[in-house]
Amino acid sequence: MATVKLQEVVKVFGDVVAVQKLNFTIKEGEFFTFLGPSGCGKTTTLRMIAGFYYPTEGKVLFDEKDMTKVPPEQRNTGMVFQNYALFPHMTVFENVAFGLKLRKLSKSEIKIKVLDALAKVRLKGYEDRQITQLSGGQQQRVALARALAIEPAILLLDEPLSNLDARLRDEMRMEIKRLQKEYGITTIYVTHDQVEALSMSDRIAVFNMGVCQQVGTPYEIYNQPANDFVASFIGETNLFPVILSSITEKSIIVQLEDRIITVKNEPLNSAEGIDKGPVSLSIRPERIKMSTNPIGVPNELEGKVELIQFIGNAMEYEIRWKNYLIKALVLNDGNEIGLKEGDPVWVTLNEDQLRVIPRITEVKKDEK
Ligand SMILES: Nc1ncnc2c1ncn2[C@@H]1O[C@H](COP(=O)(O)OP(=O)(O)OP(=O)(O)O)[C@@H](O)[C@H]1O
Repeated sequence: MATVKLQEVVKVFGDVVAVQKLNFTIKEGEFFTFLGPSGCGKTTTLRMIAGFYYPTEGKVLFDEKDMTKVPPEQRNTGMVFQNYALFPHMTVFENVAFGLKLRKLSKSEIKIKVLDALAKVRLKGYEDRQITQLSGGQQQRVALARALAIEPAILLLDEPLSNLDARLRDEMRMEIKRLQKEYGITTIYVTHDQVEALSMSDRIAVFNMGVCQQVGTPYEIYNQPANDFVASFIGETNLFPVILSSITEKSIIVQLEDRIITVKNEPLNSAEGIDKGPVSLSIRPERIKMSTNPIGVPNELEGKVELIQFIGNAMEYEIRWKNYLIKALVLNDGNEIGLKEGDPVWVTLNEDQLRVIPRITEVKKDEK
């Protein structure tokens, strides 16, 4: 087990800045995820930790030891690739034994470690199979066993589930989590799938265009997103570009179109730096309150139901208010609100459910 620290890490390829000034520490035994859209620098960062790339600037430290320019085979990391990178002409046993042979272990030691790793990923009895005789999920398990067999201090996983179908993905998600707990191994996981990131991670680093936007627990990232990119990339949210009017001890006052909206000012509800640039209001669909009649509370908007979708455990509503389509999610508890498409509806943006956050992305066309 080890800690991994990135200090002011920059990676440039020609004139592409793949990552900029990364600074974070991954704790011992932690399940840490790099999450972000395609091309944001997740894989580049993982590869710098594995040693396949060296940073252009900055340092990579394992347990405070400088590993910045140490070659991959001297790092004690195990890596699982998106395409598994198994050797197709070798058996399962030979694949898992590969790293152990390189480390010049004796035959009997290799056998013990390979069989142990295969048992851990529930592939006991598959030793003599050819890789081509395995399903996608089984191949993924072999890749995991191969990475784990060398008993690495750090396990690196690059989108390991993206080639599997939805059911297998769920199953392997649990499997990886189980193994990680069992080994207590520091694990870094790369994905663009927010559900994977939220459900598996102790902490998540959210990347966008080579910049780490936020590091936090899944709960923090979802409930206290640092800016509009994070809010919209993780889960669904309603974003309204607004003008900041004032900040008092108790409230943040913003202007949304011709309305003045009050947001409760509390540490968990307001992000830093909102007085420096453009801001947006963010509210999650499940936090929106709706009523068939005006209630006369603050932050109430009169809209019209444009679309209703039943998704089993909940109803999804799209409500038109000026140029905005507000999304609301109401859990199916057996009590119907009694709204139909085309009905007028009163939407409350409850002041303690709203967040004012820096706006770093461009405003979409159907918003203002
Ligand atoms: N070897 C390379 N040479 C030149 N540019 C590269 C190289 N590797 C990555 N890049 C560029 O660096 C940026 C970050 O790429 P990276 O692969 O790290 O993103 P990613 O977030 O892992 O994306 P994906 O999920 O699609 O793998 C991209 O603009 C990419 O085109």
